[in-house]
Amino acid sequence: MNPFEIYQEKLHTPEEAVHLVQSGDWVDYSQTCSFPAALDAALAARRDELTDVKVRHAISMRPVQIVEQDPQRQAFTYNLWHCSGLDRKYIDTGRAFFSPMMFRFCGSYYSRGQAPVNVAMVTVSPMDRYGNFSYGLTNCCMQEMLDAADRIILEVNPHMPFIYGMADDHINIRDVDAVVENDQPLSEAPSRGASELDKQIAAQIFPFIHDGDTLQLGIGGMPNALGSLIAGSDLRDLGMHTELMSDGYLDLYKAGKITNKRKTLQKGKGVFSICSGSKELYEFLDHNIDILSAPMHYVNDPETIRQLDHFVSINGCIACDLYGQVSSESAGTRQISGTGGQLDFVTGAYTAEHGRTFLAMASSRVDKKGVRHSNIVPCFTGGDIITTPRAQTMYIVTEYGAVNLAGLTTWQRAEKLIGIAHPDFRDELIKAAEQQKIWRNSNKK
Ligand SMILES: CC(=O)SCCNC(=O)CCNC(=O)[C@H](O)C(C)(C)COP(=O)(O)OP(=O)(O)OC[C@H]1O[C@@H](n2cnc3c(N)ncnc32)[C@H](O)[C@@H]1OP(=O)(O)O
Ligand SMILES: CCCC(=O)O
Repeated sequence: MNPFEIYQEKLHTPEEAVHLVQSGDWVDYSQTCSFPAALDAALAARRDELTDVKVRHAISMRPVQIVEQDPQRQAFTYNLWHCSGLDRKYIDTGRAFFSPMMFRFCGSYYSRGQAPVNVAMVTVSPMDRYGNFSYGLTNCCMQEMLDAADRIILEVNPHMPFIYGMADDHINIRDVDAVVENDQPLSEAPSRGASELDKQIAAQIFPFIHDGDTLQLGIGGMPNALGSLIAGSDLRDLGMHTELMSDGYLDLYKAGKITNKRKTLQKGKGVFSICSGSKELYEFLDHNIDILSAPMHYVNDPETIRQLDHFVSINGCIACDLYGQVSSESAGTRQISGTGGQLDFVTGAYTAEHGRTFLAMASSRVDKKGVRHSNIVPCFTGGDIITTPRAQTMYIVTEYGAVNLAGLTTWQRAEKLIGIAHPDFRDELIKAAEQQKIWRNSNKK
C-alpha cells in the first residue's frame, strides 16, 4: 500500500480514535501550541466511562476539556511539565498538578521509563508523499515521548507549519495507530505586551549585547521588550539558538538583525526546540530553510550552548535573595511557571566563550491591596522554589541596574543586590544582611 492508502485506512473520527485509551492509562498531549484539541474534546466526552486516566501536557493555551468537563477529577488527572496563566488557575483550584523537571532531561524521563506513555496524541502537519508528518512547532522531547508510547494517534492540522529539523522532526504513517483531522486554527500565545517597567529592565540589559552575539530570549514581557529594543537598534548579525521561539524573534528577523552569520555552531541557521506565538510567526516558519528545530536534549544541552561563542541568555525571574538564589517558577508555594530551560541555559551560557546570562525582574511589586513588596528578599522562607542556585547566578537585573554575582562573596552579593533593589527597601535589606552576617561594616550604605 502507498502512504495515502495507509492514511485512509488509519483515518478515524476523533470519537473513534480515543477508544484506544483505557482506564488506568497515561496519555500524553503534544505540548503548548501543538495541543491536540479535537482529541482532547473527544477524550473528555468519555468521562463517564473511564477512570484513573492520567494526562500529561505543558503550557495550556486554551481550556483543556478533560479538565473543564471533569471538574471533580473522577476520570482524569491533569499533569503539567510547565505552566501558563490558565494552568496556574487549574493548579490553584486543585484541578492540575505540576511535574518538576528540566527541559534538557525531559526526553530522558520517557526513555528511562519514569514517565510511561500508553497513548500519545500529537498534532502534526499534513502528510507528504513519503508518508511523513512534520512535528511542526514542537520538537521538544516529542521523539522520546513517541518512542515510549504504546499507541500513537496523530491529529493532522493544515495550520501546523512544516519545519525543517536537525533531528527527530517527523513521524511516518507506518508508525502510527490512528489519524484524525482537525482544521481548527492552532492556539496562539499572545504576549502580555511590554510594560514601561519591562522596557526599563530591557534597557539595563541592552548595553551588554553586541554585534554577532547569539541570543536566547525567554518568556515574559521583558524579553519581548528587549527584542523590540534590539530590532530598532544598530546591532547586526545576531544569531538565534533558543529553546523557545516567540514573536520577539520574529521582530528581530523582520528587522534584519538575525543573520546567524557569526554563529560558531549551525552557522547561517537559527535553531529552536519549541515555538509559541502568533499565526504570523507560524507562517514565517513554514518551510523556512533558514530555521531548524531540534530536540531539547540537544538545544538545551550546556555542551551545545558552550560551543556558541558570545552566547547571551536572557530570562525572567520572580524573586532573588541576598545570596543570589533565584526563584523563577513559584511565588511561595504557588506554582507560577516552570524551571523550563532556564537552568539549562544559565549553565551553558556561562561556559561559552564570552558567554553571559541575565535573570531579570522588577525590583518590587504592588499587591492587590496596594502594598509594595521587594522582589529582592533577605532570604527565602515561604516555600519559594529555587530555579537557579546561587552558585550559578551571573547577572541579576532590575530597572535599577545589572549586577554580575559570579565569583563574589556573600557580602559582595548583598551589597550589589541591595544596589539594584527598590529604594524603599534598601535600608531594611541592609539590616537583614547585617543580621544574616553577610554585611561588612565598610559596605556602602
Ligand atoms: C530557555 C528558553 O529558551 S525559554 C524560557 C526559560 N524559562 C524560564 O525562564 C522559566 C521561568 N520564567 C518565567 O516563566 C517568566 O519569565 C516569569 C514567570 C518569571 C515572568 O514572566 P511574565 O510573563 O513577565 O510574568 P508576569 O509578570 O505576567 O507574572 C506572571 C504571574 O506571576 C505572578 N508573579 C510575578 N511575580 C510575582 C511575585 N514577585 N510575587 C508573586 N507573584 C508574582 C503574577 O501575578 C502573574 O500571576 P497571575 O497570572 O496569576 O496574575
Ligand atoms: C516553552 C517553555 C519555556 C521555558 O523553558 O520556560
